[in-house]
Amino acid sequence: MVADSVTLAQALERTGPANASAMARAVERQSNLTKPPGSLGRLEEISIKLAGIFGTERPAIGGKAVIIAAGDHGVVAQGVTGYPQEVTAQMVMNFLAGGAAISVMSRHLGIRQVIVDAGVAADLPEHPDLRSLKIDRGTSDISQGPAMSRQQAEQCLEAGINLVVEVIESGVDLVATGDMGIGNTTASSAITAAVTGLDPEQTTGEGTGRNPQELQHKIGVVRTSLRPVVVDGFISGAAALVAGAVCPEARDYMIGSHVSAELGHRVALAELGLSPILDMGMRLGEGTGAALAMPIVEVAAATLSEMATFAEAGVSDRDPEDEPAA
Ligand SMILES: Cc1cc2ncn([C@H]3O[C@H](COP(=O)(O)O)[C@@H](O)[C@H]3O)c2cc1C
Ligand SMILES: O=C(O)c1cccnc1
Repeated sequence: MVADSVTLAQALERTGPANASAMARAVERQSNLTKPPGSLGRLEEISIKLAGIFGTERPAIGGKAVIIAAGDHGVVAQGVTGYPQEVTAQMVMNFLAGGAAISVMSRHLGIRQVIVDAGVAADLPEHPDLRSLKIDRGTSDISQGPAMSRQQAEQCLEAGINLVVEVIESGVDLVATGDMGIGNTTASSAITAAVTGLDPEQTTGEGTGRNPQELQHKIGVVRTSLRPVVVDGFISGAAALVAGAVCPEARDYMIGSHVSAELGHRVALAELGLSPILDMGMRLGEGTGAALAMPIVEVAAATLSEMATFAEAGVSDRDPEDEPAA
């Protein structure tokens, strides 16, 4: 670990709630901008959240990045997914070559791709866009025992936090979380059930599986997995649940980009109190929903920061005397 990296305990201690006075100033500023109140709909709500995150009523979003964590899961031995494990490493190569869905979106939307080896079970080449968390090559099978030790889990969180800090310090204001890992939806279903207390029936969807029998089998594997204490997987919604459970203030800094067609995602968003921006019927992962929502988030900040007020533009505001009776 490098000298100025943060420990998990330090990161938890330093994470405070969003800035309430900046949010109050943003509400006030919104009411003076040249538009009828509320006419920018959810852009206004998002802009106020951003004011709280950035600590100013004029937030500006410059650099954007998607961090795609790739890793493998021992539980794929149970036949819970439609594709072979080697697809994880092959897709990492596809990200690096620019051919994956997230690569195309990132290119068109001005988003930097950062790919992270968070435990891929294969050799990966050196590449400037590929970082390694230097952890084990894949987890153990959660349906047979703990997927990883507590120490390994903490090490992953700490390495992940330090990587995000490094990306932000390189000039990035908005980070999309992405994932790649065959078996990810099984681990995420188990985490979502564990954190929310819901039955696996309500948190387990098809993933890349193809038929109802496969889904029933997968629900059974998730149910079995919940017996040992399990920490596994980084697929975004479930990872956010873990972050929210470890550090409740972290929720203030999350924006729900889209609702996936995958069953457990709605449950995870509800638990986090996040209302998704988009509902596009997507169920891919890789950070694709987050990348697609980024321009909307950027525009929310820009309208709050850059629109003229009624006074600045010389546009007549409505007469406060004309307010309708409550
Ligand atoms: C070619 C391919 C590209 C992908 N990109 C994202 N995923 C998505 O599917 C995987 C999770 O589904 P399951 O839990 O059913 O294995 C993850 O890698 C996720 O990112 C992909 C899956 C495949 C096959
Ligand atoms: O919504 C997701 O993130 C998702 C859904 C299915 C497979 N992989 C990811």
